Amino acid sequence: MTKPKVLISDALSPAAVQIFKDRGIDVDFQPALGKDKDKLAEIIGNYDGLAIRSATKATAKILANAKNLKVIGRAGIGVDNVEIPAATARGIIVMNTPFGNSITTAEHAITLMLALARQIPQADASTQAGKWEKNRFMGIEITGKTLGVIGCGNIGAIVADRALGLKMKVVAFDPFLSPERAKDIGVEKVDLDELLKRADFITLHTPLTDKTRNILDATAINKTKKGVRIINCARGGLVDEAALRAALDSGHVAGAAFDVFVEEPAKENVLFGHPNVICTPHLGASTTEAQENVALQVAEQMSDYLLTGAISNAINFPSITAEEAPKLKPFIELAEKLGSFAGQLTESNIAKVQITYEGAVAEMKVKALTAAALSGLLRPMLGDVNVVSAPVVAKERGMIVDEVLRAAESDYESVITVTVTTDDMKRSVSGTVYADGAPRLVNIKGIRVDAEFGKSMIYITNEDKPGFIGKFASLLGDAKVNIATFHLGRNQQGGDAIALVEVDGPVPQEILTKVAALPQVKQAKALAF
Ligand SMILES: NC(=O)C1=CN([C@@H]2O[C@H](COP(=O)(O)OP(=O)(O)OC[C@H]3O[C@@H](n4cnc5c(N)ncnc54)[C@H](O)[C@@H]3O)[C@@H](O)[C@H]2O)C=CC1
Ligand SMILES: O=C(O)C(=O)COP(=O)(O)O
Repeated sequence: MTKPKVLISDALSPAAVQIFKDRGIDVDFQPALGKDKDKLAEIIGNYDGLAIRSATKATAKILANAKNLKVIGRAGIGVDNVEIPAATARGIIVMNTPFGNSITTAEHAITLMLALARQIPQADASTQAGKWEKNRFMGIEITGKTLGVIGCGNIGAIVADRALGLKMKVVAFDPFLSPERAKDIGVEKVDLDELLKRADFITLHTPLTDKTRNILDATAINKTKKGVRIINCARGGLVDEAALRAALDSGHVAGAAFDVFVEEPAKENVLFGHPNVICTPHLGASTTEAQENVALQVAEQMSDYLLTGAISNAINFPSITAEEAPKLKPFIELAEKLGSFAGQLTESNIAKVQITYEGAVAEMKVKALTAAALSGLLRPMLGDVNVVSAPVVAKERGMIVDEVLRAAESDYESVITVTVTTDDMKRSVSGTVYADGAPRLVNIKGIRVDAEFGKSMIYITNEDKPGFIGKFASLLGDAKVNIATFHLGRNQQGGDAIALVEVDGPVPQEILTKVAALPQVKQAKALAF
């Protein structure tokens, strides 16, 4: 295996460089490159992995050049700077480090809240300017005040915990927060209007999505208590900046502390210059500890994937541990080949695909196996589909995908069956993995076989009548097509039969036409694996 190559295009801790090197991966550390999108687009094709923070924008345009890219690792939490659908469509795994900087970011939110309450930056500037304005900076006490947390996930919950320690009351709006969890972390779960009405401070901790964009717009800000203070350490765009500025100007909002902005880097912003606004340049995650955490973690995760196939914290693929990866690998190959077998035989719209996992394989990560089966199935029809993109493509096409898990019902320890239902037929194909790790076909349309997946094969369905084999073999012999292996099966004497023949080299179309014209033959197809 050639050494994988990783590009670090953001200011990650150098700890990441060392991990990649120690794991035997070539690494280019270009911390400022993320800001130069043309240069990034020019060189991205050389790399198997890309490690980033928030300055690199992994857009569809850049990813179009990422011919070898297998993984994007975000040393941090938010992945809104990565076009996930574009990465998924190219089969690129996108992973983040969901916990490495959460404490640090929560601490930044608390810091900003306290700085707002006591106007620390303004008082500092005034004092150092020699003004000694003791009467100008009257603060407010935190104790007993209500903090409204919008988005109570990892960071929101840590913020709530610290705020409770400061003797605040915490109300939280988060539609996905269970009442049990709310009770556990000591917050009162409320709806957004209630939060807006009651909070003395509001802090945001949701990702930026279509639902959360402008969650604090002019209407929401109007519903807040007069004198509210707002902190945003999550994402620019959660608060309508112009509406907030207007509410600050009118005095309805007493202060705002922002770490993140609609446009970053924020060189200009409508909030800048207001006396009650405190800004930091997206420093939420910027502590030595957090940066070391996320850099080490992302480098390990990316190395694991590039070297062993283990996947953790991927946004667009199920997790696979380092122990699971080698066991799963032959079954991924089997699932993909079974899907491919069915896909190559299918000529009309697939309405439904059922994947049945029987025996030991049912205990494995079947989501990954299903993704592999779907990629095999769709590739003959759609070309550029892979394990990462296939589930999305299947969904987009309205295909029903069913997974069935059950105990072993046959002589094999593990069997995967792919059943495809099209508008006019239903077809099943089953396979297993032998002890040597090789995938085998064990059943086609209910007929038992025992065949390997050859590179080039002819699949024939015929009536079980004498004379077929001789005629078929001489047709191939006359055309100088060498038969490598030959497998036959039938459902009953004189009933439906199949032949699966591996040949050396591709199968010429005219041979297939002649085979299809033999009296007993119903169908003859060339298959390639
Ligand atoms: N300023 C900075 O440097 C940093 C910012 N962040 C940002 O902080 C945010 C939160 O991170 P985590 O807590 O780790 O994420 P998380 O996924 O643990 O929590 C997000 C919470 O938001 C909730 N949520 C989703 N949609 C919502 C909606 N419409 N209304 C209310 N709540 C909603 C979810 O249910 C979840 O509980 C992310 O956007 C992340 O990018 C994270 C790290 C550093
Ligand atoms: O982890 C996150 O979501 C962050 O926003 C941190 O961003 P950064 O890595 O400091 O550019």
